[in-house]
Amino acid sequence: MTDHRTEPALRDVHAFIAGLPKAELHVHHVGSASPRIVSELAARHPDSKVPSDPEALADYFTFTDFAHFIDVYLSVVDLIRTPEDVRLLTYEVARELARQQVRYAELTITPFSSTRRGIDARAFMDAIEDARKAAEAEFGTVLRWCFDIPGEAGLEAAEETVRLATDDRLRPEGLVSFGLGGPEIGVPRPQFKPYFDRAVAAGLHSVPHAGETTGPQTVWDALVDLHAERIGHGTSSAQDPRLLAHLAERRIALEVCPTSNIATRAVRTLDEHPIKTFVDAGVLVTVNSDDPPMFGTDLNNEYAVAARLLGLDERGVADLAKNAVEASFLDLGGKARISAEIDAYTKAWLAP
Ligand SMILES: Nc1ncnc2c1ncn2[C@@H]1O[C@H](CCC(=O)c2cccc(C(=O)O)c2)[C@@H](O)[C@H]1O
Ligand SMILES: [Zn+2]
Repeated sequence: MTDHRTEPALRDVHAFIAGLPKAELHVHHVGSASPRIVSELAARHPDSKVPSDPEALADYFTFTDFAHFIDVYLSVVDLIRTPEDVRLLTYEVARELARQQVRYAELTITPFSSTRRGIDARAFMDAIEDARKAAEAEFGTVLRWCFDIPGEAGLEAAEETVRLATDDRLRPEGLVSFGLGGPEIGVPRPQFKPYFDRAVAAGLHSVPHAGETTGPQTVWDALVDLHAERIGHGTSSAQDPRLLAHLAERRIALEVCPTSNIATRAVRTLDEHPIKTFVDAGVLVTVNSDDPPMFGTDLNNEYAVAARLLGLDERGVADLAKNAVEASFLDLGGKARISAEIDAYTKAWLAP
C-alpha cells in the first residue's frame, strides 16, 4: 500500500468514507442483527433472555471477555427459529450494508446452529438465497456466503457444516468459502483438517478465524492444516516476524476488525492494536466489522478507526478499500468494476 501518512483532516475523511464504495469480507450473519431486528425477534419469542428494549440491549452487549461474548452471541442465535426469521435477518443485513455503500459482502453464516435448533436445511438454504437475490435486485449489494464451523461444538458440527456446504442438493449458489469460528482456546485448528480438505476439494475457499484469542501458532496451523487463503483477525501474527513475512510474501490477507478486538477484550486498547505493524510489514490488510451492532460499530466506523490508527488520508483509505476488493472471492470482472468505482469516486472527491 502507498504511504499516505500526511496530517489527516479526520472530518473530511469520515465524509469520504461514508460515500466510498466498499467490500466487507468479515461480518457474521447473526452478529449483524441490528437492535431493531433483535427487538423484533425478541418480541416474537418472549421466552428468550435477550432484552427487546434497545437501551437495555446496549448494556446486554457489553462483554467481560471472549467467553461472555460467545454466551451472549448464542442467546441471539436462539432468537432465529424459523426460515422466515432467517430470511428477515439476511435481507435486513443487506439493507444495512447497502446503506454504507457496501457493494459486495461475504457474510459468515453458521448453518449448524440453525439446523441443530430444528430449522430444516433445505428451508434454511432457500431463505438465505431468496434474501440474497432480493437484496441484489433491490439494493444492488452482492452477497456471498462463508459457512463456518462453530469449533467449540466439535467434530459433529464440522461434519454437518461440510455436509451442508458440499452436498449438491443443498449447497447454495452464493456459497464461496468455508470457515471456522468461536473460541480458539482449547479448540486446536489441526483437528478440522479433514473437513477443510473436503471443502477445498469441493471448490470452496478457506477462511478460518485464527490468532484472534490465541498466539501465532494458531495462524500457522490455519495456513498449514486448513489451507487458509485469508485469516479471520490474525491479530497475534504481530508477535511473529517470520509469520508476517510469510503472509506478506504470499499476499494472504488479514481480516482486521479493530473494534471487535476491543469489545471482546482480545486487545486492550485501540492504540495497542497491531494494524500498523501489519501494514508496515507489507501484509495485505483489509478492514471489517465482525458483529457490528454487538460491538456498537459499523464498517464505516471501522474504516475511520483504521484511518486514525494508520494516519491515512482519502487516498490511503481508498487503497484500504481496494485491498478488500483484491482479497475478495469476486471474479476478476467484479473486482475490476468495484476498483474502478473506488477510483472514480476518489478522483471526483479530490477534484479541485
Ligand atoms: N469475533 C468472533 N470470533 C469467533 N467467532 C465469532 C466471532 N463473532 C461471531 N462469531 C461466531 O460465533 C460462532 C460461535 C458459536 C459457538 O461457539 C457454538 C458453540 C457450541 C454450540 C453452538 C451452537 O450453535 O449450538 C455454537 C462462530 O461459529 C462464529 O460464526
Ligand atoms: Zn469473526
